[in-house]
Amino acid sequence: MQPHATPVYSATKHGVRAYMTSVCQDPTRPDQGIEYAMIAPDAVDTPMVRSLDNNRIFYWDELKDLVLGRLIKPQTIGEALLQLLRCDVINGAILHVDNQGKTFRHMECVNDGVTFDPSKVFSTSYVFDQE
Ligand SMILES: NC(=O)c1ccc[n+]([C@@H]2O[C@H](COP(=O)([O-])OP(=O)(O)OC[C@H]3O[C@@H](n4cnc5c(N)ncnc54)[C@H](O)[C@@H]3O)[C@@H](O)[C@H]2O)c1
Ligand SMILES: CC/C=C\C[C@H](O)/C=C/C=C\C=C\C=C\[C@@H](O)[C@@H](O)C/C=C\CCC(=O)O
Repeated sequence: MQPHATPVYSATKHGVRAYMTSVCQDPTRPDQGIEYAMIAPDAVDTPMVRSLDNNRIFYWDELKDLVLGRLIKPQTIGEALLQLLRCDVINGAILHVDNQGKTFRHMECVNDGVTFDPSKVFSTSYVFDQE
């Protein structure tokens, strides 16, 4: 098994994802006019990330150059959120905000496809340029 830097933290994030994918399939949801979605960013330049050290995550000495070298600006997350909210249908969507080399994003659909139209979401694809 590969070593993992953040096993408990990652487990909590998967819990958030599981919660969203569960509530987004509530059969009474369409009548309530509510949609559920989430943003899953790569490392963002925030106080939490800036305060990481070997006591907070495993293998920080090995990871820090990689992580700190590709931090996403917080305002990019704001832009991503606005893009998400502009989509016609977002229920069940997970918006990835990535910054490996070039910042980009994609969405994945996690629900049963009944209320989610990926063609509409992908038509809003947007390339972020942080430079
Ligand atoms: N920074 C990243 O790289 C990153 C990536 C993916 C997901 N996230 C997630 O995004 C969230 C925010 O992360 P961050 O990096 O901005 O963290 P952060 O620690 O830099 O900021 C968190 C903020 O939340 C506030 N806060 C804490 N408890 C609160 C409460 N009970 N009520 C109101 N405000 C409260 C803190 O005062 C702080 O300002 C976290 O759930 C984190 O796991 C962060
Ligand atoms: C490898 C790091 C890369 C990217 C950042 C990413 O989101 C992962 C962070 C991983 C671990 C963070 C650990 C933080 C630990 C703490 O000391 C603590 O201050 C965090 C406490 C609560 C977090 C609650 C929350 O996520 O909402």
